[in-house]
Amino acid sequence: MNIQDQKHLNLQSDKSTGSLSNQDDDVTFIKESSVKNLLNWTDCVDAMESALVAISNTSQNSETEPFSSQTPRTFTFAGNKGVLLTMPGYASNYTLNSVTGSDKKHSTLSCKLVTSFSGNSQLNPAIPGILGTILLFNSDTGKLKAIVDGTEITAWRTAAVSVVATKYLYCDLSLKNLDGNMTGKELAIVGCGTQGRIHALAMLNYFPNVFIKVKLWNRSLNRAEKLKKELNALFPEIIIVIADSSILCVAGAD
Ligand SMILES: NC(=O)C1=CN([C@@H]2O[C@H](COP(=O)(O)OP(=O)(O)OC[C@H]3O[C@@H](n4cnc5c(N)ncnc54)[C@H](OP(=O)(O)O)[C@@H]3O)[C@@H](O)[C@H]2O)C=CC1
Ligand SMILES: O=C([O-])C1=[NH+]CCC1
Repeated sequence: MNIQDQKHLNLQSDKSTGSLSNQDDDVTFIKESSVKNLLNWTDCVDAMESALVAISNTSQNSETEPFSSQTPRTFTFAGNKGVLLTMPGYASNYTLNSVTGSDKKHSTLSCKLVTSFSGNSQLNPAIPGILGTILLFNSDTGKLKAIVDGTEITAWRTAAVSVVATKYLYCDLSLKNLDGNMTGKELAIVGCGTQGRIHALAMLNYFPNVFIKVKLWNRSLNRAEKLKKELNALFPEIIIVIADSSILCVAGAD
């Protein structure tokens, strides 16, 4: 957000938290570096689990049960350079294990704005192709409460949903019906861009001591090598290898 925008919203900077707040209107801006400091996999997966429960309830107006309302996203094309997506959503009566007093019910009214510009990877320095901003509203009055950088949240959210799916569709089955052993597993990551990287981090952080080996494949080798280096530093006990093809990458993986 530039200086003019800050003045327009009458925002004041709090250098210690990296947030900007409007004392009159109580609008908070949370920038990307602050978002990165706040995110952790336990809370993020927990939030996605609650969101999926709310989404799966078809009731549109319960006083007590979780439910959600989501209209289809809109696509506004910027010629052939990229696209702006709007993603409004409302989730009601959901609980979060990560918040003290976990039976407390929360409601969130928000709209995420996402841009997708494929040329961003060619910039010097490169920036992510997919950028996000989240507007959070007071769900009783509709008044804007916060503007949150949504790029990192979007990346984490996507991987966290994969973790929820893995937890219920793979781990539960594996423990109950298959070998009952959640160690010695092999993880395959096909594509080492933003999503490949964050999926590797999500799986390895959320399921500690489960994986002994990670196989990576990416169309261009340098991105696979970069991720291998990062994972080696973070998880020295896990064997990280680069596969010669996507087929070899998934062969034998769990
Ligand atoms: N980033 C996000 O937060 C989210 C992304 N998504 C979706 O996930 C997908 C990946 O996005 P993201 O990770 O951000 O993108 P990135 O640009 O960071 O990564 C793209 C990946 O796809 C590979 N790739 C692209 N074209 C080809 C091709 N023709 N053949 C083989 N590999 C190819 C790239 O390889 P190379 O390195 O060689 O170019 C790279 O591994 C997209 O469909 C996106 O819409 C969905 C939700 C959120
Ligand atoms: O759902 C989402 O946030 C996105 N889908 C494609 C790019 C970002």
